[in-house]
Amino acid sequence: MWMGRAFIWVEALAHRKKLLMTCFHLFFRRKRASSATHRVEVNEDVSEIQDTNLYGYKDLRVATENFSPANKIGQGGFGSVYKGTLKDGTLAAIKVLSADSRQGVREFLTEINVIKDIKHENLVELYGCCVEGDHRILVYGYLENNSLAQTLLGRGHSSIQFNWQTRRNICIGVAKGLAFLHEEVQPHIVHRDIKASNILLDKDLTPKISDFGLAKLFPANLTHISTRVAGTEGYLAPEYAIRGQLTRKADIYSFGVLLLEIVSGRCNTNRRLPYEEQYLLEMAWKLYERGKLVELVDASLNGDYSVEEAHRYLKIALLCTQDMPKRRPSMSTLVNMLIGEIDVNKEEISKPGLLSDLLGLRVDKGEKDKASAVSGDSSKLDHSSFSSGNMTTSYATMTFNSIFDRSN
Ligand SMILES: Nc1ncnc2c1ncn2[C@@H]1O[C@H](COP(=O)(O)OP(=O)(O)OP(=O)(O)O)[C@@H](O)[C@H]1O
Repeated sequence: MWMGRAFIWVEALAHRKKLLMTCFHLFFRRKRASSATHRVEVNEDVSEIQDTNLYGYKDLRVATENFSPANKIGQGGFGSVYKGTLKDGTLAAIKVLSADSRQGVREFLTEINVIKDIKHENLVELYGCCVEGDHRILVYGYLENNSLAQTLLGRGHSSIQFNWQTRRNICIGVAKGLAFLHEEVQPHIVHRDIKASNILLDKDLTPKISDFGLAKLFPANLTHISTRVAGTEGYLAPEYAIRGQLTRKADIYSFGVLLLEIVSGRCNTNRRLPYEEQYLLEMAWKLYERGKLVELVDASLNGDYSVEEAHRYLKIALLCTQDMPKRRPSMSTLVNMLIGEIDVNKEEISKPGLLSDLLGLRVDKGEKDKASAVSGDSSKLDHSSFSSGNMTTSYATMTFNSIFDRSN
């Protein structure tokens, strides 16, 4: 009787897994511009580029020594990034939209239109672009110290020492950049892809938010906009991923995940770790409930940090990632919390919103063990295959339809 019930339970779980996987296959798709659509868009949209510094293709070819592989400094969804020296001797990062870019011409235009007129110490500077023939290239100020993903989270591939003071400055700098976008620029801008690989560091390790290809301009009279969901797994606010309803609070959720990464020195998801440690945000919440949040601080700091401050930063991260968007503080409030002008201890912190919880993708460890024992086959209920679905590249930007709302 017990065996029978357990068998039905396992079957039901397996069925639910199949259904959910089908949902992901149907709705979760990378936006991949085919060469054909790419060309049509190019011709239609170039006229939208106005008041922008235009570079000649030949000049950029000279600047990068014919786009020499030796000058290639990065590769993203948009295409290759080269270091180059412009005619006047200025160093630049030159991003070449590749023909099969999954991000495409729409994002090229968004990037230009969103940041061409804004300047802030914590935002990358767009010098201009090139739109000759089929070439679509963005030219930015060159930042010497790469991204947070490659340095702080790059598993020892960087010689930069991220002491506590540096981490603190990075958190405050990113918060100020976002507060500027959210609250000072008119119309407000929601970035939609705040993550470690989009935080670049200059020679003094000042952080600069980059990659505005997914950004949305947000007229002041709107409470939210319904849009196709885009962003990066691990940083996506659940309510946005599920309903496609975008507010500034989606960026604030991503910022909270980034804060956790900066303080702990690890990526938000690491499926090679023991089960309990794979998801940073979940782990933070469990430690918080046990009054041990400070255990999350990066051990490589060797205790050389203010415990009070690090603890505060972790609590701020939890405030940013709360389930109810309304409970997440605004970016200007967060800046004041980070610099210590607003007391965080008075704030009540509720459970973080986890996309996996909302979709019912997570199988509790106890349930998993029980099911494995019954079925004798742990792979059938493998947690990682539940939670990752067909999202194979955890840190790449994705554009996909939300699960229930397919409006644009
Ligand atoms: N202004 C810059 N200065 C110096 N290096 C840069 C600059 N912009 C980009 N890079 C380098 O190029 C890499 C790729 O950047 P890009 O924004 O194209 O992709 P990504 O953010 O890493 O990935 P995705 O496109 O999936 O979001 C960066 O990680 C960084 O190393």
